[in-house]
Amino acid sequence: MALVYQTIHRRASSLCCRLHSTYVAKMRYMFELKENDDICRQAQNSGTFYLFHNFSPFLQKIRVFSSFFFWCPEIKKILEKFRQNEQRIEDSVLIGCSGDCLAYFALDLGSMERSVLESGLEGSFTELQQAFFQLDEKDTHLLSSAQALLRWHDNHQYCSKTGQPTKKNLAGSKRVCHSSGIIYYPQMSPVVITLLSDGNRCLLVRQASFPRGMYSALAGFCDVGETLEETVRREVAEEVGLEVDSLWYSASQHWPFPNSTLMIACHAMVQPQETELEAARWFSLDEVVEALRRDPRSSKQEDGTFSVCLPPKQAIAHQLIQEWIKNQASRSM
Ligand SMILES: NC(=O)C1=CN([C@@H]2O[C@H](COP(=O)(O)OP(=O)(O)OC[C@H]3O[C@@H](n4cnc5c(N)ncnc54)[C@H](O)[C@@H]3O)[C@@H](O)[C@H]2O)C=CC1
Ligand SMILES: [Mg+2]
Repeated sequence: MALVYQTIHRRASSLCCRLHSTYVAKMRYMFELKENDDICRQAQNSGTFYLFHNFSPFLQKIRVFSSFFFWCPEIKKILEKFRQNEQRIEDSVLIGCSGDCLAYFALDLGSMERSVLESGLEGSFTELQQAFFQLDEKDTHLLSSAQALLRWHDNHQYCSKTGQPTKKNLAGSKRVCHSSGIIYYPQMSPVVITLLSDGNRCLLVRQASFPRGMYSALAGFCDVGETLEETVRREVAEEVGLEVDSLWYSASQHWPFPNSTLMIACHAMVQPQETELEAARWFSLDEVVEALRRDPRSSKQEDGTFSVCLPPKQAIAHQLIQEWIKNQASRSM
């Protein structure tokens, strides 16, 4: 069945993708879908759907978790089977599209009985946090942005000024309050995450919510009106009482836990430090290299204590630590 739908879809979208490079065509098509409900409705008919139940994605597990999507006619059949109105398809939100402009949507069936749905669909609705580190990169990205967008819609059903219901556009790229005309756009909170170095060592911190033994780079939410540089300087001062000499940007990442944040990763330098800190620990290159080799799931030692472990590769803190190791190695050459 999948092949038939793909063929129909290819004919419909081939014109849009033939005219431009794949990336440009894809982005322009996504923009059109967000702006035009009629085009978005057509895209839903030929598109694929990722199902959620109260923000838990529908996954299949063979050895590890993987995502699973349904074509529109399959979704219609599911809705019919469970006596739901076909119109529920319009509750879905646009989450991306393929290189040949096949649109992807996410639909939360939270109001339906979870176990009944699962037994009919041969998979399970699994908490994203539970599956996150087993999913491949594409699935992680797609499902975490889908979850963030579904959650945002769920939390913004009413206008905060008039108290009237807001209505989403078909793609779910905005919600409008028709009594005041206010348009709400999905938001995420910017967070800076900084790997601090004193030249020879890097500073890692623990949070109560981390697994035992886990240390990571220092993170903090941006305050209104701050630049990224100001946030880095303030957070370092607040959390470990040090003054930053210099800093530079590395990369960014969308992080879905516990709520949607944009993690902006930076390196920062402070003067060489003599004293130890209470809230954080300085780590030498050897210590960091050794901790990186350790599996966070088996950091418990025989005497019951936990050896130091570091965030897994999916967390941007991991990338900052890898970059620091590389910089240290090139400095010593
Ligand atoms: N992907 C990664 O590698 C890592 C991600 N993180 C994430 O970074 C985020 C921020 O780190 P924290 O040290 O907790 O930040 P933080 O140091 O700013 O402290 C959190 C506190 O900031 C306040 N706050 C200000 N604006 C907020 C907002 N928009 N949302 C929630 N709280 C706000 C609250 O009082 C909250 O208790 C966390 O959500 C955490 O999951 C943290 C470390 C590694
Ligand atoms: Mg913090």
